[in-house]
Amino acid sequence: MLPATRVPTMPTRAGDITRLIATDLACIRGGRIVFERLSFAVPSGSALVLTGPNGAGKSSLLRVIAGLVRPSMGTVAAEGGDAEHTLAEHCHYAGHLDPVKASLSVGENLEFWRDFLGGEPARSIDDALAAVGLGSLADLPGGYLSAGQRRRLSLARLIAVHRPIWLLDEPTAALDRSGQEMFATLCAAHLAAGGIIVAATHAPLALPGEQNLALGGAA
Ligand SMILES: Nc1ncnc2c1ncn2[C@@H]1O[C@H](COP(=O)(O)OP(=O)(O)OP(=O)(O)O)[C@@H](O)[C@H]1O
Repeated sequence: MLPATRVPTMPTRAGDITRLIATDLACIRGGRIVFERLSFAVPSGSALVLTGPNGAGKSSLLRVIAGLVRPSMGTVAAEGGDAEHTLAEHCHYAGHLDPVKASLSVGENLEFWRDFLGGEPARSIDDALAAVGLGSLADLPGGYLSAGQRRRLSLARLIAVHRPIWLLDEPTAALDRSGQEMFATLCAAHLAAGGIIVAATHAPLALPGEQNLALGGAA
C-alpha cells in the first residue's frame, strides 16, 4: 500500500497501479458530515463515476483521494504503483477551476505544468496540444482562451505527463461536442493502457465499463 500524501513529483508507467481502494471513508466539511462509511475499489483499466446532487460531496471525495482534504475517518490507498511515490503523486487532479496563467502562452502554460508535475513526459507539448485541439493556439496568451479552450488545456496536462490515476471534476463542462468526443477518446486510451479514472459529473460520460457511485446529500 502506498502512504497518503506528499509533495507532487512523479510516477512513470501506465498500468502500474492495480487497484485504488477506499475503506470506510468519512469527510466532514464546515462541521457537517458530507459522506461517511464509503468504501469502494477501482481496478486498473476501470472508471468510477461519481454522481449526486449539488453539495453531495463529489468534489470533496476527489480532493480526499488527491490528498488535498484529510478524511475524518477511513483510508484511501493503492495497490501496486511506485513505492517511492505517494498515492497523490500517482494522481492527476483536474478540478473544476481550470488553472491557466493569463500572461503565459498556451504552450508555456502546458510547459509549466509538465515541469511542475515532473516525471517522464508522455508526449511533447505540441503533440499534447494537438490532441486536445489547441495545436493552432500554442502561442496565444492563456488569458485569451474561451471556457472550453481552457478546459481543453487542462485536459492536455493529463496526456503531457503520465500519471496512472485521473481524478476529474466535471471534466466535460464547457466542452462542445467535438471536445466531448476528444475527452472520450483520451479516457478510452487511458483505460485501455491500464489507467484508472474517478470522475465527478452531472452529465453522462459513458466511459467504457464505468461503475457508478451515487452520493447523497442536499443541494
Ligand atoms: N472548504 C470548505 N469548507 C466548508 N465546507 C465546504 C468546503 N468545501 C466544500 N464544503 C461543503 O461540503 C459539501 C460538499 O461539497 P462538494 O463541493 O464536495 O459537493 P459536490 O457534490 O461536488 O457539489 P456540486 O455538484 O455542486 O459541485 C457542501 O455542503 C459544501 O458547502
